[in-house]
Amino acid sequence: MKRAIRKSGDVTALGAMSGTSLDGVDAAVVVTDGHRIGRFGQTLYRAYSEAEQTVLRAALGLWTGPAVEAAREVVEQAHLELLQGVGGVDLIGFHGQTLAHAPRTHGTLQVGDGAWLAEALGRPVVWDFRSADVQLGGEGAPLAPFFHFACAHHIGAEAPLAFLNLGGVGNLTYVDPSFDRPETPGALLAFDTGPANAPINDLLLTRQGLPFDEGGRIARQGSVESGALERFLAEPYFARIPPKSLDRNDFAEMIGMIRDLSDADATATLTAMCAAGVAEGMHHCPTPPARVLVTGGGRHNPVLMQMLAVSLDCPVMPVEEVGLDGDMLEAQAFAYLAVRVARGLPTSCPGTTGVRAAVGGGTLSWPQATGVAV
Ligand SMILES: Nc1ncnc2c1ncn2[C@@H]1O[C@H](COP(=O)(O)OP(=O)(O)OP(=O)(O)O)[C@@H](O)[C@H]1O
Ligand SMILES: CC(=O)N[C@H]1[C@@H]2OC[C@@H](O2)[C@@H](O)[C@@H]1O[C@H](C)C(=O)O
Repeated sequence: MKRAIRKSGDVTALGAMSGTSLDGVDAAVVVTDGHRIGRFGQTLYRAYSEAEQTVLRAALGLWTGPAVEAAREVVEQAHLELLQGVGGVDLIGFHGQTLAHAPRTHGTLQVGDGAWLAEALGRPVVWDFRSADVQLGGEGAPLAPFFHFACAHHIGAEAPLAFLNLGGVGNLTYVDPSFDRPETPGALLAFDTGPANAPINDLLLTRQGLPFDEGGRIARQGSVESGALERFLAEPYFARIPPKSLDRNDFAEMIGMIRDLSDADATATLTAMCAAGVAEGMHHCPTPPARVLVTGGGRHNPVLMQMLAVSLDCPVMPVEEVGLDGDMLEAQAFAYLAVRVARGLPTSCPGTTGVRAAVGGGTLSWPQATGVAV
């Protein structure tokens, strides 16, 4: 039984991502040699039930204990359910669910167990993508930037551009496509911009039992409370030189400032905070990017997109405008990164996570029982 990933040529990988907005698991296939994107394949989605989301929320910010174990089980079962019927895949990239992220002190925690998933699916699984980077002094996040670099080449970009992911947390990648390798100094600069959808979701869940502000309907009816916005922007995080990353609930106390506002004003203010965090982040780019390509659920919010268009000095558009899939970009990123890990290529570098030197994060686990040759 052969237990090795082919050293050259294309690999068909499936990436699975359970993001900080806690809505569900995205999965997507990418055919790649670990450098360029060959083609994109099928995509899948499995929503978490309300009960499952409650279990996940209860474990946020925790590192061990029964709540973490319960969350791990939810994540593993959801992935198994989603992926067990999928065929024709050589390798799986399993991000898991981030429960806690404090790279400078405790580390970073993503549950499920990839060795278990490899066994359950009978396929090799790359997982635990962030630990090696943290151990080498990095932030462990964001990790999508190496994939953004490949996307920039895939779409034929010539001028520097930025990818902006608006999930639960926001993250931005500045890419200079004139470089051939993502780890070359100057090719990439990446960082988390601030809270994105998570505070909006949390507010509306508590106040109205809604999962999110669909179409920006509630924000549109409110006004931004400028005092709260100013105090938010005075947070030292925004002036800090990147790379830098955030935990999902890092700004929870700050965001408490909107506690006394109406639902509409609070939602408008949180939406403006997300856009303002991005605008602050743009000042850190080495040169002004020619365009900002937006991915993640936030691009479906026209109020947020309008705020970005007003506050950034360059065109802002969803990644669909260049033929990419903004609902699946992160899942695709972990398919791509899985192949890089399997081939011993780096997945982060000083410009993306602040790690001391370029590093290939991730553990490759093979199923003991079946073993699949690829
Ligand atoms: N139609 C819509 N209108 C407004 N907001 C939306 C819409 N669709 C999605 N969103 C927002 O986007 C969120 C989902 O975004 P996404 O799937 O990119 O997050 P994630 O991958 O979980 O997060 P992260 O990138 O932080 O890991 C939803 O929870 C919601 O807040
Ligand atoms: C620790 C962690 O899971 N961080 C996530 C989170 O969600 C968005 C932002 O914060 C980003 O840093 C990262 O996710 C994406 C997939 C990344 O690593 O690129």
